[in-house]
Amino acid sequence: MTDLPGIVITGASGRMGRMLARTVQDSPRARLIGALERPGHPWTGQDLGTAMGGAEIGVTVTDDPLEVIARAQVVIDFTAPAATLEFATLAAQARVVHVIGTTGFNAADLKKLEAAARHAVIVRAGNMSLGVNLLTQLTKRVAAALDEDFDIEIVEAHHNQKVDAPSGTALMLGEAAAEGRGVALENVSDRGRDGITGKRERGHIGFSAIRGGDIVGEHDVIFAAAGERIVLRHIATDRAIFARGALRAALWGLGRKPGSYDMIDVLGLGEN
Ligand SMILES: NC(=O)C1=CN([C@@H]2O[C@H](COP(=O)(O)OP(=O)(O)OC[C@H]3O[C@@H](n4cnc5c(N)ncnc54)[C@H](O)[C@@H]3O)[C@@H](O)[C@H]2O)C=CC1
Ligand SMILES: O=C(O)C1=N[C@H](C(=O)O)C[C@H](O)C1
Repeated sequence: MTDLPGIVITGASGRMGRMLARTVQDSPRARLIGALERPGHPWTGQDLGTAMGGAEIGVTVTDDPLEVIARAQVVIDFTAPAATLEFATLAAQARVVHVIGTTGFNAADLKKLEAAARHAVIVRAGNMSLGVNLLTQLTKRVAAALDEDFDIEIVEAHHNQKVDAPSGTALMLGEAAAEGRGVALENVSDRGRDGITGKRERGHIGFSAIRGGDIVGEHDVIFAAAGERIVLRHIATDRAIFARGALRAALWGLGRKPGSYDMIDVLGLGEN
């Protein structure tokens, strides 16, 4: 037995689930105590290490969230909105830290997560990397410095298996730009232009999504004016950056007061 915090990974067979399992296994500061998959998943009942094609690690993949969350100190969750809402309820009941990387929530989902955060620590971010969270701060500053002569457009590119658009990261960047401008994103957001859309509205923030191949995640924030253009760009080439951020959030969340936190809190990037 050890005193290291016990971490459960949800969606263990997924792109992020596998990366998270390796990251936690390699960490001297945490131990992997559980791996969760959806009911009926072929990995259920198998050792996670062997299911991933390696050596046995002594963690059996389960489809019983209640049992595994009750044994954990932290749940790291990169799955899908419906699954994450279920885990948030269980984590709140068990007073377990819930690190949420899942994207694609609607407004009603976010309200439910807020309710769960009254009972347990939730750290949620559409992107857990240091680089993107720094980019949100830069975006806010540039948007605050420029007026509406600069059109703001956010362009994101991801692999062909991604199911939500705009990406969680694009929405974070849009929120940051809107905050810098002192407006509410929901009032100025242009999404999914197609056909005779009319001219671009001054002050709006546009979103475009590219899907193809194995692109890990790329985001441009474009500030375009007459005669000049500023482009802030982040390119992810390895999902390890998200997993490292998630593990950092997990350790940071231990012993905190219940509430909703994000990676700006974890990384200490907020303005004083
Ligand atoms: N915040 C961040 O830094 C990042 C967020 N993401 C987000 O994480 C999520 C997952 O991304 P990927 O790993 O690429 O997807 P994926 O499709 O490869 O993996 C999702 C996994 O969740 C599992 N799952 C679904 N419902 C479940 C349930 N009820 N119980 C247990 N497991 C369940 C699936 O079987 C699958 O194995 C997406 O929303 C994505 O946008 C991805 C990368 C970074
Ligand atoms: O689905 C992904 O892959 C990613 N999702 C996150 C998002 O929606 O922004 C983060 C990253 O870009 C990879």
